[in-house]
Amino acid sequence: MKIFSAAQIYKADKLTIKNQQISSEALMERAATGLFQWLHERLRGTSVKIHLFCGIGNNGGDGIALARHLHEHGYNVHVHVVNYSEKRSKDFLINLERLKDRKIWPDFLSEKSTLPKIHESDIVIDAIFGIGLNREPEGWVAHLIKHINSSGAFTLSVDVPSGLYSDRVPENLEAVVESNYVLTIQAPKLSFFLPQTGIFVNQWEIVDIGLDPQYLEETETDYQFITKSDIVPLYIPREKFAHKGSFGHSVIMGGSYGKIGAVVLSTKASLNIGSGLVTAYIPECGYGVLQTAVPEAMVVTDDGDDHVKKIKIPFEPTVIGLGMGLGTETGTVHAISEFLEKNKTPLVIDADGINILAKQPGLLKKLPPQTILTPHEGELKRLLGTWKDDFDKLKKTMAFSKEHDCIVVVKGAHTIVIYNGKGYINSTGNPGIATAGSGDVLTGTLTGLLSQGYPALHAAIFGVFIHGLAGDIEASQKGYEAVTASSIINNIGNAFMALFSTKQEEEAPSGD
Ligand SMILES: NC(=O)C1=CN([C@@H]2O[C@H](COP(=O)(O)OP(=O)(O)OC[C@H]3O[C@@H](n4cnc5c(N)ncnc54)[C@H](OP(=O)(O)O)[C@@H]3O)[C@@H](O)[C@H]2O)[C@H](O)CC1
Ligand SMILES: [K+]
Repeated sequence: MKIFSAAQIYKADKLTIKNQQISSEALMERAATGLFQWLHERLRGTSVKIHLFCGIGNNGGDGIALARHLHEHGYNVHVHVVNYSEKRSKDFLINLERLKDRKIWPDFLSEKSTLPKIHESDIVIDAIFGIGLNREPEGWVAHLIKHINSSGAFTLSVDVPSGLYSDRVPENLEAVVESNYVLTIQAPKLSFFLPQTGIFVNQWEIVDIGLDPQYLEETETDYQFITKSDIVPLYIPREKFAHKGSFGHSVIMGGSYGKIGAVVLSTKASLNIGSGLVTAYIPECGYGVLQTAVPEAMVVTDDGDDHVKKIKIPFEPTVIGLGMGLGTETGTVHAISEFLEKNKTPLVIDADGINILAKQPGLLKKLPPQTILTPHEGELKRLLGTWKDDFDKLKKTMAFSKEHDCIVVVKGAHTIVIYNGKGYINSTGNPGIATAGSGDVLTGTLTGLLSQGYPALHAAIFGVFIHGLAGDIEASQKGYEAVTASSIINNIGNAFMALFSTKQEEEAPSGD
């Protein structure tokens, strides 16, 4: 699902009006009808008090038109026009007149107004600002927004929570509506998915207003929200006459005394996702553990007893997943540097593998093209230095990925795969998968997909999705707290099944 910028949405707007030969006001009516239907299905005529806070632009126009529909169906509406500017939009004014024709008289809020009382059991429709927000709201508007937030009333935002930009962090985080639900017009906005701004969007859903399909289809976006329908086509079906050699040979390289479990988890994940053969490359101390914990895997031990110190792989692997539990002992750093200098095998690098790259940035030049790096926040900082905010972080990661031709998997509530100037935002996963060893499972998963011949970018996007989905399946049965890295591995098969299950609910264009 594409994530369009505000500029692209405005362009789609214009083209739709031209190509479908409709007025902008008719387009607003589509939005209002969609919003109304959503609400009416849920409220079913209840007498609850509905406060509509409407700005003076087209977001406000959507709200005013919605108020008319609600009123026509007998709802108890209270319309407050937030009069933050004299520049009222044409379609706002058309809809304001229609409202007045029906004898609905909004109150006009300005700097001097007393704020309307909002009871906890009321409903608030927030249509103050949409994607046209271009500066910090004035003090009194910020005050009104705080008043809405502290009311405790269920708050439904039209298009975006008012005060939230689609592509940058607001100057004043207290002047943003904390939405319970956002009905977003046509496509989700980038700010919904980043931690600093996504906190204002509890749940969202799309209202489809039928913008020009050709434009939406042909326009490239910097970001995409990856859902099941994007993932299924990436799947490589297994041939009837395939054998284990068809699915490659993964090496999982890592481990040190006390951290052999990390390699166990990666190795198991690589096997579970379908790697043909898996060899764990570990220091001597982990030999017994690996052979016992993962009988399906082979083991090659390093010369080092407690940590890796001299890498010799006695065969040509398809792919190497490297870094889990590796440690950063001087001998290990030296061994990895020496190895990377010569290595040509595709790589997935995690944890201490990334820390070693950060210590010796010269090694970045030695990585094979499209190496996948899977840093968590701290590791990413070590690689990139600091960033100003979430948007700056993405920009810097994109530049880094371009410079070194690597795929960066930025782990988070919505993990984002960055490559070639584009970001692929994952839709699966939950707070439960933020657990010890979860990253090791992800690295093993990506390694196992590369081993089977998935192109590197597909492996990253597909693997992140499956990993999150496996965690979602586990959480749906056990709750967030009980999700462990091992339970994610055990659900990889279920995640595949869910991907192709026809019993699954049809994918709804929404998220939380
Ligand atoms: N295709 C679609 O997606 C459709 C979307 N619709 C809805 O329209 C809004 C966008 O409407 P727009 O009128 O462009 O913008 P806003 O309503 O968000 O804002 C109105 C104007 O407010 C001014 N502004 C911006 N920031 C501030 C501020 N901090 N304080 C005061 N005023 C501010 C700005 O004008 P200026 O000239 O003063 O800069 C804005 O233009 C979209 O979100 C949807 O809800 C359509 O209904 C259907 C098609
Ligand atoms: K809004």
